[in-house]
Amino acid sequence: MASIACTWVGVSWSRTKGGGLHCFDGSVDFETSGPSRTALKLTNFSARPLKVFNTAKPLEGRRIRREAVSESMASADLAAWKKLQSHVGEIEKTHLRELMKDEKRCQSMIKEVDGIVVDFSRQRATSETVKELLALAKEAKLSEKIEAMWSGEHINSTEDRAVLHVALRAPRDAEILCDGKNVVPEVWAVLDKIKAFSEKVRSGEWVGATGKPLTDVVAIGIGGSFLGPLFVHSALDTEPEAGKLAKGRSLRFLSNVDPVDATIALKGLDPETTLVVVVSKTFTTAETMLNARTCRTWITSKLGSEAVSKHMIAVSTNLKLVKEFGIDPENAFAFWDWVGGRYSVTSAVGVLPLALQYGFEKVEQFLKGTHSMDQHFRNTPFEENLPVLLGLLSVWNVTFLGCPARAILPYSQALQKLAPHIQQVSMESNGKGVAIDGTPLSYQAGEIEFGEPGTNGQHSFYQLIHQGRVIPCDFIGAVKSQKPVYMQGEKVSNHDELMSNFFAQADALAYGKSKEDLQAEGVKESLVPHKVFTGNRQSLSILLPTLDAYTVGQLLSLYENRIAVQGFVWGINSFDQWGVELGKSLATRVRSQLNAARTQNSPVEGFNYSTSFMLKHYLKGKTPVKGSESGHVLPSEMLPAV
Ligand SMILES: O=P(O)(O)OC[C@H]1O[C@H](O)[C@H](O)[C@@H](O)[C@@H]1O
Repeated sequence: MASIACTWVGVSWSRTKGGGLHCFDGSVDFETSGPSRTALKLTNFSARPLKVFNTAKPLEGRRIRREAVSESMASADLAAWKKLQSHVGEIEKTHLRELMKDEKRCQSMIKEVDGIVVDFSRQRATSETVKELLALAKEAKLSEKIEAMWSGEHINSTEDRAVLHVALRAPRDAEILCDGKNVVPEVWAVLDKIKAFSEKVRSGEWVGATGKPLTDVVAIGIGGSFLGPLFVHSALDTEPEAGKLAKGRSLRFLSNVDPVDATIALKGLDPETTLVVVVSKTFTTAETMLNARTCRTWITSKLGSEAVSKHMIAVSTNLKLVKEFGIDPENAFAFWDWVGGRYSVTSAVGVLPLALQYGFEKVEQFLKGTHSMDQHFRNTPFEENLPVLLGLLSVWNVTFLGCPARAILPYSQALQKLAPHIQQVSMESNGKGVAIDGTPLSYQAGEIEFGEPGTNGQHSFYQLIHQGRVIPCDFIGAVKSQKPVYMQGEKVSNHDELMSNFFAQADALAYGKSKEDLQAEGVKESLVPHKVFTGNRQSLSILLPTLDAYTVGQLLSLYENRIAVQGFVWGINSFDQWGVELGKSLATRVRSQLNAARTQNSPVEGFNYSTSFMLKHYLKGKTPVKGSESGHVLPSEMLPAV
């Protein structure tokens, strides 16, 4: 008998006379030992989908945790895990040069899904490895966990929340249940509102306080309320069709609480033609709220407080705080607690600023791309399932082959913000030290994500990747450039030049260069060790047909779902982020100290020696606290021209 915490699965049930619960479709049959709504004890529970009909008193959408999911064994105890551990020895005996000779193997490791080609033949894996990884997926109950996510169960157990960002991009007629309610209609109600609002702004129907159209948008937000939208904006900014749609408009982001960032974001803008979007899931994030107040001051100092309703709008799950801030609730765009911050770019968080810049239809293509990959993820057998295969291979690299990092290397300048975005998605999701039941992990989960577009990275950190540490690389390229350039007399087009590196780097890492090769080339003996490339360094290549809104969506979903797969197999909760809290609460103490020291000359106290020393040193430097006549201190660049 297992103790069951709470997950809404959207079923009806009835209490049997004996005080337990009974379901009636014949496929599942369970009873509870108590009538409590929040702590039920279930027996004889099957993992099959629940379809429970109530004959007595309907209790729509009450909470039940799927025992089959919550009771999964610690991953390291699984037989497949142990088999993979012993399989490492086999792989270590084999150089990638050898593996790459087996064309049948390579062929089986190249997959095409909806126009995207993924080649993982340069992973340090044989078909046996893949088979064992798939066995691990089965034993780790990966498909049950994926299904639990899609069925709106509260798989984010430490926050008692469902994880349903996939519902944000589902078509209008889809049905995705959360706590017994289909959430798709509310998703589309917000999307429709965004469409209508963005069209009004773009057409000039919605004007600012002085009657001018709002051509510039500043989106304030941080973390998940910033990185995803910035990534998609950077990817579309140079796309020809999106470029035309954005003509005459600008979209900027303000994230850092450093006033320098606000200065940069507002530089050259006029409040009369600027719309500020405050994006915050909680509407309490200190950085975002201070930046929002700064921008409000920037607007009201020129246009008066009445202007806020025309020039400031919000995206949040906390509509009460939005109203208290002074933003008209009519101009607030909601999302829900079942959308994690780092998974929120397909909610109003990303859709609103992007629709203002590119028009709603363009953003809809992006949503369609994510949905296409989501569907592939949910419905495709694991042997052919890209997020599953890539997720499993990452687990293999991190946990079994001991590679702590992954490099994300897009051979596309338009994907310059992919790595920073995935860095948050992955490191905040999987950077955990305990399993979902709270027990410490006996293995490493999570990975260090970093990256830069090629070819820039080649002239920076690739040295370490080629001859230093082993870092599995994701190479990402596109068949067609957003900006084709070919100049007469040049050997290849500029895009071909770029992509020559994309193809070459993967083989350079896999094959390396041996001592014998160097000797045959006549390299001076003393230099040979320095010039040897060991090779045997794994990578995978993702080739997109082109880089547009749809493929950017596919790529995003590929990474999001791959990262979820990793977390599911590691047996962790990929959807909470308690690790960011401690620093925040300590900053609150420091903030109070700084305020007391600046305003009442209070001495620094209550900190350790080192922090006290540094604080005192910092406080010696004078920062203005007295405002101007208006009571505000804004650097001159941030003062709007009057
Ligand atoms: O959207 P907000 O509530 O302002 O949160 C912004 C960000 O801050 C937090 O510290 C979390 O670590 C992020 O996951 C989140 O995206």
